[in-house]
Amino acid sequence: MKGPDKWAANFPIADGPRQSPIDINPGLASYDGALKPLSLKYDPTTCLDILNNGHSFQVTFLDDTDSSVLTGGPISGVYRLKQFHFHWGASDDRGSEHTVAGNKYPAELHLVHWNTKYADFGEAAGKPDGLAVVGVFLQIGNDNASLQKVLDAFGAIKNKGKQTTFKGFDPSSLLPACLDYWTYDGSLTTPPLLESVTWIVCKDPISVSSTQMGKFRSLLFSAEGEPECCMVDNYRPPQPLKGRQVRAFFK
Ligand SMILES: CCOC(=O)CCc1ccc(S(N)(=O)=O)cc1
Ligand SMILES: [Zn+2]
Repeated sequence: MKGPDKWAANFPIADGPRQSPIDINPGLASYDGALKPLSLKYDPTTCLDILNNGHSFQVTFLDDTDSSVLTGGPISGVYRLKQFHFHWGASDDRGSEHTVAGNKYPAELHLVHWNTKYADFGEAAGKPDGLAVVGVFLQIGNDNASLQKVLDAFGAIKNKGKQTTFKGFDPSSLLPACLDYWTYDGSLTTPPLLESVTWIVCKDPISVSSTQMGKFRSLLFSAEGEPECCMVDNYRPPQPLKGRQVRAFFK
């Protein structure tokens, strides 16, 4: 498995100045009164399908109109929701990409949006203000009924390359009640590691049960007919801050 420490060979930007994820140190984050509240307006009818892409699973959205958009927060303009996916560990003690004062969560949700000043996701992904990803931590607790709807589709996407229709899901149901956030300039956390992401990391986690975490780990990195390899530990560890400022929306 070509893990994160091998990416620099093919993607030299892996050692760049604004790589993600990072460890967020709340004591060092500076409150910025100019930051706006997050506005996330999602239309469940834009939800298309769910797929196992071999490094995570993702739920993909129709992004040909401004039906499911991110506005406000640290960004200007309108960013359209393209997909959401997760990162998780082989056990509940690890799995998140961002960490908070060195603390790891068992999983992390990424809602990926692209700036509509560009033609499409692919073009936006190459621009310094092209993407905005909202990160939400998952913490072991009660069963998450909304998340369960996603997990119930896993039977059809066990292997790399499998895809199935997935309709009518509202991603807002995966957001914490409080949308306090930290924000910083970063990158994609998997190749091509492009430095085009405004990161918006929610302070409050959502719940996931240990049983539900077990379901995440039932997916496979491997394609049908290949030796089975459980999809676990698909997270990149924190990267050097290199002088970047992390701003807080909240005091
Ligand atoms: C231009 C093609 O680029 C892609 O397909 C990147 C897909 C991609 C989207 C989001 C992320 S994350 N974990 O930083 O939210 C990583 C990779
Ligand atoms: Zn991600």
